[in-house]
Amino acid sequence: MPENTVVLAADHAGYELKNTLKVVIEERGLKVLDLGAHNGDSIDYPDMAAALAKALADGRAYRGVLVCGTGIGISIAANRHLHIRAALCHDVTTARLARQHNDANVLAMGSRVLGPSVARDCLEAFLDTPFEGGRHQRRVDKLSGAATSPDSNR
Ligand SMILES: O=C(CO)[C@H](O)[C@H](O)COP(=O)(O)O
Repeated sequence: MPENTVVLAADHAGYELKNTLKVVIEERGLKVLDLGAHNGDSIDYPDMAAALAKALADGRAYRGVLVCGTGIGISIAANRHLHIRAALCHDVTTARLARQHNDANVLAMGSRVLGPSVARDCLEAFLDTPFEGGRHQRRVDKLSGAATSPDSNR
């Protein structure tokens, strides 16, 4: 898996913010796989989330960023794929905890609810923060059905 590539996808509402975030990622020396939108024409966020999920499943990137108007629809759509843990974040704290506790592999944000500078801060926290593991690993495993014992609850 290319540990240096981040995949981006957005609908029309997220197009501009996605382009802003693309520059931030490139400034950090990482590569970007930009799946679009490539302009402001209206497109459907489930299609963009599915394309991003496929790119991660194919190993073409190690993390993803999704943007729609609120971040809600595109995160719901992404989380229908079992290998995706998409976190809808509105601030640095949620972005940091999404990595520390949830091992989120996708950051979702809403261009109509977040300013570009907060979105940039969220992205940097998402890229910089490691997963803590430990008790959180057991919980993350349960998300994908990897640990199903009713007793494995501590
Ligand atoms: O936020 C979104 C989904 O959660 C979409 O970006 C939003 O619904 C698009 O709306 P419109 O077609 O009116 O631009």
